[in-house]
Amino acid sequence: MSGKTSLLKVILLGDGGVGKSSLMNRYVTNKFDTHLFHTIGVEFLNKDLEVDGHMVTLQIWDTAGQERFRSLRTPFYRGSDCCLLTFSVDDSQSFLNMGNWKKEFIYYADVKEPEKFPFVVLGNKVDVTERQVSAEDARQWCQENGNHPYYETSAKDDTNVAAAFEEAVRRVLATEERTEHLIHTDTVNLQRRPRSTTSCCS
Ligand SMILES: Nc1nc2c(ncn2[C@@H]2O[C@H](COP(=O)(O)OP(=O)(O)OP(=O)(O)O)[C@@H](O)[C@H]2O)c(=O)[nH]1
Repeated sequence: MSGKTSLLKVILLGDGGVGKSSLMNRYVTNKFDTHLFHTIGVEFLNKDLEVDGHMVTLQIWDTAGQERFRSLRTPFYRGSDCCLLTFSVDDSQSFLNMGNWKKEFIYYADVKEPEKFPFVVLGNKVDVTERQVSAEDARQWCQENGNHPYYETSAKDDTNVAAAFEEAVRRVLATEERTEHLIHTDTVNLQRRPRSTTSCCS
């Protein structure tokens, strides 16, 4: 273990209602709420974890998926280290919109080399009985659109949620060019970004 902590920003994008807030809440607080309100703007939570011997403070940004909140969420894309593209397996339209979410992120985050940027794809709500999107179709999309890792998750049942976030961390750490940008200090330098485990802008 290096003894140093890196602050990583990951952002959840995807259509309204696919379960972005639920995934963040399940991962950070281990709670699930069946009556969540739509997110307005963005919210974030921090979680400390260790991945392959690296100490990481993961700053998870949850965005509003509804189109009417576009101008409230896009200013927060910049500075993201990884983007979690999320759809719901019981909503084929949310799957079809994935390409648009990726484009929106690349544009507003001003990603210079999209082919090198770490994306992870989450097919959420795998606990449902009536799927509209198969795992096979999702994997194929991931393969054809940048070879992104794919995780089938359920925020409700806590299936693969931690695995997906840990994969995001691994992808960031594995990106060679990230190394020089990581904040390596003995304590986390939170001055660059908001400090507390709290929500904002909603
Ligand atoms: N069955 C099931 N329902 C889920 C799951 N995750 C979220 N939900 C439900 O789906 C609804 C929407 O969840 P949210 O987490 O608010 O979705 P969101 O993507 O954050 O939505 P926006 O804030 O509008 O962008 C809520 O009623 C959740 O309880 C899941 O894994 N399985």
